[in-house]
Amino acid sequence: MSDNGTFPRGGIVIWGAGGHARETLWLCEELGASVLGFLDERPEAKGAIVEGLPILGTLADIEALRDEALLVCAGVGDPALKRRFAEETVRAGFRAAPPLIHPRAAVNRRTRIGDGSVIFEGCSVSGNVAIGEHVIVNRCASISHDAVIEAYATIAPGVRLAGNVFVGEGAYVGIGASVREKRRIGRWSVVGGGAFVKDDVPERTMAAGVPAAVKKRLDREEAERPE
Ligand SMILES: CC(=O)SCCNC(=O)CCNC(=O)[C@H](O)C(C)(C)COP(=O)(O)OP(=O)(O)OC[C@H]1O[C@@H](n2cnc3c(N)ncnc32)[C@H](O)[C@@H]1OP(=O)(O)O
Repeated sequence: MSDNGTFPRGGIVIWGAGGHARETLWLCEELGASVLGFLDERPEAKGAIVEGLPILGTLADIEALRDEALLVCAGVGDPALKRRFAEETVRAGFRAAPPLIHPRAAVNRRTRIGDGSVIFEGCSVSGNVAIGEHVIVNRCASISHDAVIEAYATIAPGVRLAGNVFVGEGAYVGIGASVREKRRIGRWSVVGGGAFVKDDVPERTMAAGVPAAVKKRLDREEAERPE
């Protein structure tokens, strides 16, 4: 949103055309923001219609829209893919959209949210929270006071972060997981769905279970993540 509370001029283009991209379209509709279409790297996808809107192709296919399109890289859930899309977006001279915050999300006005991030319906984001760029906070997640969520992280539906939790760059917190106060989820780590995190999770590590235990090291940022 701009400072005066209105959505800026220009249409939104959403990276991705799968389930999460369609949910992002829905979010834009709820905000009254116009969406021009989707981007998809698969050449065969270009021209297909998704929920009534076209797959426009890749960045090269929308060069003419450079000055009017605002891009949402968080149309995909995989943090590594989001980062790659964001880097390509900047390199190609496009701008990221301002944060998209669902009208039925409760977000404390003292919270800072970076461009390209999306906050879905039913979320509660408390005070003095810092959310970086291209972060997804999916439906009904609860983010308590003083949390820090770095760029490209994905917070799945129903996650609960207690106060002063740190979620590092590119981390993925799976559906319904809970993290106790002051714990740190390391950069590019994954927390399994339904986990209760009572101890810090190191960087590039997958932890799961109740209480969460380290399951494996993640040597690649590109580790497969759910859509
Ligand atoms: C709108 C939407 O749809 S948003 C999408 C929401 N979806 C999610 O959040 C999904 C979350 N994903 C998960 O929980 C996945 O299981 C992941 C990403 C944590 C792990 O996936 P993988 O890397 O394929 O894990 P893998 O199958 O190698 O499991 C490794 C070990 O962890 C265990 N494990 C995996 N996930 C979990 C979990 N959530 N809870 C407990 N144990 C788990 C496995 O049983 C296995 O244990 P073992 O070594 O004793 O056999």
